[in-house]
Amino acid sequence: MNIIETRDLYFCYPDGTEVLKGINFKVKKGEIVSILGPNGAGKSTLFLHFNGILKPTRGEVLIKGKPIKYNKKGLIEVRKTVGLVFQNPDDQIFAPTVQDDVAFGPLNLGLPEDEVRERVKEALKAVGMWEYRDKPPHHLSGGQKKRVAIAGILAMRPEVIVLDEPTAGLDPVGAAQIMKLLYDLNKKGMTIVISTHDVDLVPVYADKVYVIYNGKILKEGTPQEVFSDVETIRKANLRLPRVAHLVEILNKKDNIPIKLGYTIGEVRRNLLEFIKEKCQV
Ligand SMILES: Nc1ncnc2c1ncn2[C@@H]1O[C@H](COP(=O)(O)OP(=O)(O)OP(=O)(O)O)[C@@H](O)[C@H]1O
Repeated sequence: MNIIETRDLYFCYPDGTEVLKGINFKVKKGEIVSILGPNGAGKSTLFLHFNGILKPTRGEVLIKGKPIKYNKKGLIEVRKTVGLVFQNPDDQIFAPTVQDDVAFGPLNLGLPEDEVRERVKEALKAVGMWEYRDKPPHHLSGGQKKRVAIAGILAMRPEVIVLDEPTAGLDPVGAAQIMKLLYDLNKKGMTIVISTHDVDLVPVYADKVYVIYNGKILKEGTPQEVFSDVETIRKANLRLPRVAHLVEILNKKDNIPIKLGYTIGEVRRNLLEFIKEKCQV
C-alpha cells in the first residue's frame, strides 16, 4: 500500500509563483525514499503537502489510499500518520525546555500525562538527547536541535516521518549520526522520506529516489537506476556521488574498466573483483 501518494499535484503560492507542476509521487510502507533536487526545485513545498499544511492548487494527496480532508478532524488524522520535521529546527522548537517541547505534540493529541511522559522519554532516548531534557532548546547546538525536532515527531508515533534536509548544516559526524538514527528507525518499521541535495548520502540509504527539478519529477527509481542516467542528473544541477565520479574518470580517462558503483562499499567490491581478475589471484 502507498502510505503517501500525490496525483498530478500542482501548487501555486498566493503571489503567483507556480512551484509544483504535476507531481506524481509514491511512498510504500517500510521504504526509505529520498527526494533529490537543487535549491528552489520545490522539495519543501512538496513536503508541506504531505501533512496538509499546504493544499494543492490542482491534483490530490492521498494518505494510506485516502484523499486528505482539509478540515480539523481530517488534518488531525493525517498528522497522526505523517510526521514532518522542518528544515530549520527553530521553526519547530519553541517550548522552555527540551522535554516540554517534545511533549507538546502528544499533549495536543489529548493523551494522558503518564503516556506523554513515557513517549517523551522514549523519543529523547532514541535520539540520544535524554540527558538534555531540562535544557532550554535555544542553548543547544544546531545538530542537537535537529535531534530534538526529530524526537518531537517520534513522540507522536507517526507511521511515516518526513524530513526536510535532515543533514543540512551538520558536521560530517553529526550528519552520519542522524542518518544512522533514521536507518535504525527504518529497520524497526518506520517509513522515511528525506529531501536532500547530498548525492553521496542517497545511494547509501535510499530504497528509492525521485529527482525533482523546477517543480517536475525528472526521474524516479533505485539509486542505481537514477544515477546511471547521468544526463538527467546533470540537467537537474546535481552530480554523481564522488566515488562514482572517480570510477567514471578511471573508465574514460585511464581506460581502466572497473564496474560502476555508487557507494564506497560497492566500488570496493568492484575494484577487488577487477584486481583479482587481472592478477588471477
Ligand atoms: N511563501 C512563498 N511564496 C512565494 N514563493 C515561495 C514561497 N516559498 C517558497 N517559494 C518559492 O518556491 C520555490 C521552491 O521553493 P522550495 O523551498 O520548495 O524549494 P526547495 O527545493 O526546498 O529548495 P532548498 O533546497 O533551497 O530548500 C522557490 O522558487 C521559492 O522561491
